[in-house]
Amino acid sequence: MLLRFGVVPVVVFSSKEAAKEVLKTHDLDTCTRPKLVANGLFSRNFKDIGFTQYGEDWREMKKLVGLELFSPKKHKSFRYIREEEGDLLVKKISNSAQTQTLIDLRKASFSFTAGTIFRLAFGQNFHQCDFMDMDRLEELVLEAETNGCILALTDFLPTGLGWLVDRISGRHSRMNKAFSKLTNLFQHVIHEQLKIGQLQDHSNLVSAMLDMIIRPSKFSSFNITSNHLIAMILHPPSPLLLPRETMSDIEIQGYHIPKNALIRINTYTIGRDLKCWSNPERFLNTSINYKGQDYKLLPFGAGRRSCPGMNLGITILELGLLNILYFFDWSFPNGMTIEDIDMEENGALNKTLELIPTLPSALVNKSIR
Ligand code: HEM
Repeated sequence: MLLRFGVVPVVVFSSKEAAKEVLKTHDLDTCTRPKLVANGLFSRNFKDIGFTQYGEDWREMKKLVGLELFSPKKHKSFRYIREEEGDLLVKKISNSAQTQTLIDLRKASFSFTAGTIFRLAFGQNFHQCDFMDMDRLEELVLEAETNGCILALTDFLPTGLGWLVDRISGRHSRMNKAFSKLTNLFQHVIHEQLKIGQLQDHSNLVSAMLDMIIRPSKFSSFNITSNHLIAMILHPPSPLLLPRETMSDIEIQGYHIPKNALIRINTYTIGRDLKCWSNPERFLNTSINYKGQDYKLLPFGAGRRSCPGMNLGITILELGLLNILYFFDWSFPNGMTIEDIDMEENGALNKTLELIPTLPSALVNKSIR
């Protein structure tokens, strides 16, 4: 589908064949990111690996995260962090189970995921931070996520008109505020790292990066099955992959796509296409590759700009699900039925699911951990 947003051609691909042509055949022609206003604000002028343009800087960052965050060795060495955060999640739910009170599963999962990633990336235990609590962090992330999805008119009306409307409507200032709150948090974290002098052990990404900046020459009975994972990653918070931009004129599915066009891959629609799936909502007992080799299911994207955090993401998901499903039975609060659950997806991480946990009788008399 070709759309025209102001002066920018935007092409949305919603078939497996087109996705394969973009992400495989023309990966190199389409693997840069457009310079959108929201992404620039969020990434301090496109310094982030996810939003930077394709080129030497991106390659260096990809090498760095591959080495310091996502290598099999690091993955193994971070195991204790994942386990400690998992223990914390189980303890929190156990407390609710004992008193038979509601637990907000969205908040519990956010706390587990954010706590794990915060420690991996920043080397600090978020639960012990005195400058912010988990509810506030969640608010900041949601605010940044919401503003990150906003298309600014400046992106599509470069004559100055878009710039003016973005300022008069308050859109620019809202985006700025949301991202500067996150920036303050990151600055605080960096400051803490410098204060405690935790630079040389490379036990987290920030210390490794700071070390590079300071000494640049040195850097040269229950079984979670793939069905559970697929069910989770089938419902990504965003129905589209991150935007790409064509770096040359290309042809996809017989259509001419000009250089500098904005490309969106609609993985949500492809993942439910009845031409590819007989029953897209149920993947039981199907063995599909969700790691970017099968273009009908692309939760992590594919090609050069695919998700480098895929293995970590899968491990966190697996551990979170395992802790929630193995240790507890779940029931609705009084008067609530399955029909009362709002299953509509709205492209954000802001849906609440409150349930009552119970320890299965086999576990009641055992101390869990
Ligand atoms: C289940 C969890 C996750 C899912 C479903 C997911 C999904 C995605 C998707 C769809 C993309 C865009 C791919 C594209 O545009 O082709 C992406 C990019 C990215 N993801 Fe993930 N992700 C997950 C976990 C993580 C984690 C844990 C990290 C890091 C801690 C991470 C870091 C990144 C980065 C840095 C990029 C940008 C890559 C680039 O532009 O070169 N992701 N992810």
